[in-house]
Amino acid sequence: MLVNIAPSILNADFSNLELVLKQLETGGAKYLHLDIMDGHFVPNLTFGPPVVKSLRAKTNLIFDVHLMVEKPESLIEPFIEAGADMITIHWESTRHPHRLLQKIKDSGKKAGIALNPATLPENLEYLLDLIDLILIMSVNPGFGGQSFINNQLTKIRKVKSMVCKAPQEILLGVDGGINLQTAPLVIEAGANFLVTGSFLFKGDVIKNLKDLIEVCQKS
Ligand SMILES: O=C(CO)[C@H](O)[C@H](O)COP(=O)(O)O
Repeated sequence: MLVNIAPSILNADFSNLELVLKQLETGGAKYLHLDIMDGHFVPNLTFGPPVVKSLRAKTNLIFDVHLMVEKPESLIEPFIEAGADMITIHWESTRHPHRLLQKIKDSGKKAGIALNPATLPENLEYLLDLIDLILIMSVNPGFGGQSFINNQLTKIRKVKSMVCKAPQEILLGVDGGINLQTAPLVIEAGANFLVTGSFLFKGDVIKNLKDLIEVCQKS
């Protein structure tokens, strides 16, 4: 099974993101996971469309924008204009997930939906035809460096059986606490899209990414 790795820059050195992009490219990344936090949906703040636009000018990595915001409807267009290739909304952040996924798809971009640790996967049943990525949050969203919540392995297995029945390809993502120990566990449960942040940015980024890719290939 091909396993994709989407490095999150949440724990990167923000004073030198151009270098970070180069390190990730050298390490073999294809995706860049961009955590957008508004201080309301989650208790942390990150960055907005202008930063994404600046990064877009420096790399061809696939931009995977993860909206951890209230009122995501107001930010879909700005992030598409800034260069997002994929936009993931949170199921818990809107009364109208179907409408927002449809809006992302109508813009020609890949649409993702994220589930907080306590959210049931059954909520996705009537959205599946609009989804390119399901992102299981294996930590409570808002901060890097948290420990993987083990009971999310059960949810990954449930979602795996749902995506197998879908006519289109749906990536099964996991976000939070992914490292050399947890990656094999989530892959065994069915995940094929791993978001990872603090593991990569402790020490040698290029080596850490290469090590993770190798572990994923062997799993
Ligand atoms: O969405 C996120 C936090 O809300 C991050 O993408 C996630 O936590 C990755 O960081 P780490 O690998 O350090 O857990």
